[in-house]
Amino acid sequence: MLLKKLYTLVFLRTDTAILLGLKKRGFGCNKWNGFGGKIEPKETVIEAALRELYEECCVTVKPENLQSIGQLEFTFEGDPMMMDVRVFSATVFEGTPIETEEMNPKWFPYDQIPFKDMWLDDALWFPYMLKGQPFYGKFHYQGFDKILHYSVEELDSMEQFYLKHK
Ligand SMILES: CNc1ncnc2c1ncn2[C@@H]1O[C@H](COP(=O)(O)OP(=O)(O)OP(=O)(O)O)[C@@H](O)[C@H]1O
Repeated sequence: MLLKKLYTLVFLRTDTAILLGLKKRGFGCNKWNGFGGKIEPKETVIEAALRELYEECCVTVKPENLQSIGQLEFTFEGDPMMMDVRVFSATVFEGTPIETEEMNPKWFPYDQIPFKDMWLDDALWFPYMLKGQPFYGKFHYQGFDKILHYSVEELDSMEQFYLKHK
């Protein structure tokens, strides 16, 4: 049986750049990524996404300014746990990103995204996110540096997707 754990992943964007954070500890340490983490009991996905964003770079976003843009599923050879990652983006936010115990934030112009220092899967689904195209990606890893197989599907809308995948 496949067990599943929910995670959030939030990207702040401007017209010219995307905010990434260099993870300083734990899973994905030393990789650039969006801001997010595990959803705590009794929290909604949106609450978790906003809490993690604030904890990791001290920026606040109003729930209505968080756009659901993708769904990612990660499995790892030999591990029964599936990571179910809800991806969001926001262009309206308050505060200036600052370094925290978990993340060191930095704005990257869209043509300078540091894919070689990110999860391998990122390069495969970022293009959808960057053009605002809702997507559903599945990736099966062997270890953390090799993708054995994957798929990325374009969706009409995240709302419709979640209605069908309750
Ligand atoms: C395998 N390919 C992947 N590609 C892109 N992003 C990935 C990812 N795998 C995990 N992620 C993201 O990495 C964060 C981990 O969060 P993680 O540190 O485990 O959670 P949390 O902050 O709750 O941890 P603490 O227990 O407080 O340290 C979380 O945003 C999650 O969506």
